[in-house]
Amino acid sequence: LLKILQYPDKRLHRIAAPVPVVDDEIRQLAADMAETMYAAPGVGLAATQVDRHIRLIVIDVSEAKDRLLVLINPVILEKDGESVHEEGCLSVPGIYEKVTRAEHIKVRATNLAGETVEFEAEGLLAICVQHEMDHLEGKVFVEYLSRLKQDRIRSKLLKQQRETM
Ligand SMILES: O=C(O)C[C@@H](Cc1ccccc1)[C@H](O)SCc1ccccc1
Ligand SMILES: [Zn+2]
Repeated sequence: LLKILQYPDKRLHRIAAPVPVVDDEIRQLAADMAETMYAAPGVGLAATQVDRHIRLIVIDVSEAKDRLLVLINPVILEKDGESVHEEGCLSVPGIYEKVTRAEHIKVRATNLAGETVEFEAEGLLAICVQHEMDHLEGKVFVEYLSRLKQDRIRSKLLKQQRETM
């Protein structure tokens, strides 16, 4: 399993670079990220969170955990509507806060076979894609909260991290 960076680690704020070619190394990283995501458990994981700063995310919002999506160099083509959803993050354990995001999105990405795929999403899948793509831009969902809340979250997690040293 890969180690997931914990907020407020500055490496979470690095901007991920495009993936130039889908090769065996990318396929291995995607497999390792999927295993790490399922074990967490989570419904999404961005390469940034495992300290690999490339534009690769894995997502599985299915009940049966049998619908793995691997998105390489994802781009949101269209956004519409607004929806508020309580979010968590594997890099910010124990924190759940409401975040407003687009309700419906259209996404283009490259898959592990190197093919370009386009799909539309809403509900949890749309939220997850937006949450993961923020990670690739070095953005963590707590940054949508007030300065006061961010400071409280930061000190709470730093205290927890000191205690587990
Ligand atoms: O990027 C991550 O850290 C994984 C996130 C993805 C996510 C956040 C908010 C809303 C949807 C997806 C989560 O920690 S995965 C944990 C989880 C599990 C079920 C429902 C929501 C979040
Ligand atoms: Zn996250």
